[in-house]
Amino acid sequence: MTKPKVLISDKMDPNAAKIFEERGCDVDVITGETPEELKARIGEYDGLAIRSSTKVTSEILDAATNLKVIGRAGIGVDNVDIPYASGKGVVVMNTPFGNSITTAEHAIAMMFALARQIPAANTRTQAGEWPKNDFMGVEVTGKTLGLIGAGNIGSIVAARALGLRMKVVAYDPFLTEERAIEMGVEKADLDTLLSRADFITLHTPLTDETRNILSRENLAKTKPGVRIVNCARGGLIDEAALADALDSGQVAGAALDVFQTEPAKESPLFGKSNFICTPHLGASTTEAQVNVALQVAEQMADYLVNGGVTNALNMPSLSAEEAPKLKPYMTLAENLGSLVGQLAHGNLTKISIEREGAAAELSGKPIEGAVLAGLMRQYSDTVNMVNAPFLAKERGLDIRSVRHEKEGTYNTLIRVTVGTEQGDRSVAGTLFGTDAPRLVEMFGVGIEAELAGDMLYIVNLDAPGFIGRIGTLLGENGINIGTFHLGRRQAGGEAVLLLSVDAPIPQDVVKQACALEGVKVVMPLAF
Ligand SMILES: NC(=O)C1=CN([C@@H]2O[C@H](COP(=O)(O)OP(=O)(O)OC[C@H]3O[C@@H](n4cnc5c(N)ncnc54)[C@H](O)[C@@H]3O)[C@@H](O)[C@H]2O)C=CC1
Ligand SMILES: O=C(O)CCC(=O)C(=O)O
Repeated sequence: MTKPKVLISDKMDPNAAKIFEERGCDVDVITGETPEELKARIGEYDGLAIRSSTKVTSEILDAATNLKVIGRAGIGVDNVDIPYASGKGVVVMNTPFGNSITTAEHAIAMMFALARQIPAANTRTQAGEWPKNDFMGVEVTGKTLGLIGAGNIGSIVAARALGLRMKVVAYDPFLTEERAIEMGVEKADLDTLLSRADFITLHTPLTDETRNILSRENLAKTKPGVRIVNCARGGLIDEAALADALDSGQVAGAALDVFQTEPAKESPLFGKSNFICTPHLGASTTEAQVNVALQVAEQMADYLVNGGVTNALNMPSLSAEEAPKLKPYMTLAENLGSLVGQLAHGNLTKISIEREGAAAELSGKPIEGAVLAGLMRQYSDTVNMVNAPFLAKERGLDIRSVRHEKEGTYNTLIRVTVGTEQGDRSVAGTLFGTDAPRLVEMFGVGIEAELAGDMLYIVNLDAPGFIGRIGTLLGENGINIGTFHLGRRQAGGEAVLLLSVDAPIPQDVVKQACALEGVKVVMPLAF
């Protein structure tokens, strides 16, 4: 088996490359390339490990013909076009906790730097001025910290602030009263927070709702003399409005680690005496960088080598232990999806995926993804279990997933039912032993078959002589039959025949089979 190939395209702790190699991947570390250079190179790689500098745009993704996974050594993934990556079937992962403490500490450091004007005092002291009378600071003890965003980093900042004897007021639409009590913070709406906070610190992702959350209008609602820290994302604050608020004194000080445009080479904020900044250093500690580098490499290698999925933003998680157990189910699920997709001629409105017995104990999402991948392969060559659910939803398919704990005739079973213009059509399959996928039912008829390679599906009237006739026809046309599977509703009624053949069946042979006496349906299938 060829080794998966990974590109590390941003500066990352060397442990990442080591882990990739130890886990069976080939790895190249090539940082600082232009988008054109990356575009020319990316086609070779199965994995791309990044921090925040590499922008994974739709153009890069179009050129990434082998790419299976993007790993962000960090939290924010706003530098990756996730919907486009999902559409291309590329898993996007991050490391949601590895740099949280470090970033929270940076926010606290920025708050102290603002309160005591440390950067300016340092510069002037080192210039030989000894400006003791120019730097009257403020205490943080007893002050109110307004926390916008109370997730991982926000919670750590809150805990540190409480340790500093500050009061913490938090605005986060997803923060429950119970969690606020557990954190020791007061839950508030945004206007209340703005009017009460002596310090404001932001810890939300950049979304349509949070963009410009500190707009000119909202900055005007702040308590006069507030100090603001942003170590989350540029774009959360209107930078021009903030510069004006610093000039007017409405805002006494601001500390930014992140800017609307990065790298920030110019800004209306630069040069103001009450403004301090760092070049997106929130996550830059040795500890955090080792954490995220190790974690991203482990997660990506696990996916590329074993199929394990951890911390993916566009796919459900799947542990490395569960991945091998699921593997035969994924084959079965994909084949069942492919079977109904080929038989239903594309006019599908809904699909239901049922799991019974042992299959009900497994994660449903990967099985659902595999069924949909098999189904959607009729429409797209590039479909896989990552993008199939998105493509299916785009086509308006109504998807239901059902789990039955009780065992039926089989101790494990997956049933796929699709709604077509002709009514519901259902197929079901099981595993023989622990790893041999088998079809066991087709449109209500019991039939046992392995779904593999080229096959021929025939519905005919159950009558003597038919099997001989079809065998002769295929033989006369030089088509060798590999396996032969029969099922019927009742003697003399409708019978189903599923043959595996050694080569694709030409159209004219299909026509001749259709003309045989008693034949209702003939359809070549491929798995
Ligand atoms: N400066 C740096 O180097 C670093 C920056 N970050 C950034 O910090 C931010 C926060 O990271 P985490 O705490 O790990 O994320 P998280 O996902 O754990 O927390 C984000 C919180 O924001 C809240 N939120 C979402 N929409 C909101 C809204 N409209 N108003 C108020 N709150 C809202 C969410 O409910 C959630 O609790 C992210 O943008 C991340 O990219 C993270 C690490 C390093
Ligand atoms: O990788 C970095 O230095 C930036 C970290 C960051 O912004 C994040 O993890 O969201």
